[in-house]
Amino acid sequence: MTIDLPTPNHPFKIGTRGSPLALAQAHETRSRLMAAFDLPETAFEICVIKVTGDQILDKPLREIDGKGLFTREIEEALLEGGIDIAVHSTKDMPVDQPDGLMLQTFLPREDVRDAFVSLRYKNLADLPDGAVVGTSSTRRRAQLAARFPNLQVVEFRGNVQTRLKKLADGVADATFLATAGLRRLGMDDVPYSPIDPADMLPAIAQGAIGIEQRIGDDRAAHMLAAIHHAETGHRLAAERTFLGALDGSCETPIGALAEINGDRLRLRGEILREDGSEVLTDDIEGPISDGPDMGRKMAASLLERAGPDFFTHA
Ligand SMILES: NCc1[nH]cc(CCC(=O)O)c1CC(=O)O
Repeated sequence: MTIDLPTPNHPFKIGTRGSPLALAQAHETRSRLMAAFDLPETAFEICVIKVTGDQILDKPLREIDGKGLFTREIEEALLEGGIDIAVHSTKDMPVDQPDGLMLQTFLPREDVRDAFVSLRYKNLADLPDGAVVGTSSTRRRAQLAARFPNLQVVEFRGNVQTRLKKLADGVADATFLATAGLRRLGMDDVPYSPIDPADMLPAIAQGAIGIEQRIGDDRAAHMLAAIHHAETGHRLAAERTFLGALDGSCETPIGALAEINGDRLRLRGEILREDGSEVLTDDIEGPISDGPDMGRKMAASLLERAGPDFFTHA
């Protein structure tokens, strides 16, 4: 079977949201495809697609009917053939894709850690009792309540600039972002320090760019196979199977991190009550190819320890 590579007259269309981080991730994807197939930039078109989630900035996302808020319009364009692939932060993606689509290509993972961002303090441990930290993530909120109960948590949304402005205005003493986002945006002037995963276990798939494609599109499959990063794929397979088996979304207080050392995979996972009153953690190791199995087993064992109603609001 011969595959016709894209040309400037028939460019390969890369779909993305329009946020600065999303655009940086689409550009990284394009660069890797250009290098892998020795193609010019003009053989690609970056297609920015407006999504509902980007238009609602004044409410915590969990208060909006959240399903597909950042992906629906992009997946529709992909299914209709308006774009050839869609580039995402895998962290924001459900474990299962709509009929006709799949998400199985991952680029080399960036720093997985959460970042502590503050104009006054160097890291979490430096914050005085009663200090105010801002976050909109239920995971970060629960982890802070569990491990740093001396802090006060307030709701905080918005992009990096908005959050820094809020810090400068004294709305909070510190906030949290994914280190990967700061690095991909080249935000070297933002005062941040990465947090040890032992203090704040990252979100599933944090720091990993994922690329979605139509099932049966041979050209997209051929092109994406050339840029897939196998190690990242194994790590995400373990983490995302864990998430799927917990039936969790990005709005449930769940953290997990798979790491590979030689031929071994270590999987850490935790589930929390929303108010941080209970944290259940697990830490296991096995052969790399057992990752999904380890994810499933870990989820089952944590759910058994949790009992019913663990995730329901207090
Ligand atoms: N939920 C928003 C989101 N989705 C992906 C990233 C950062 C990049 C990544 O983790 O891949 C962020 C922002 C953040 O958590 O600070």
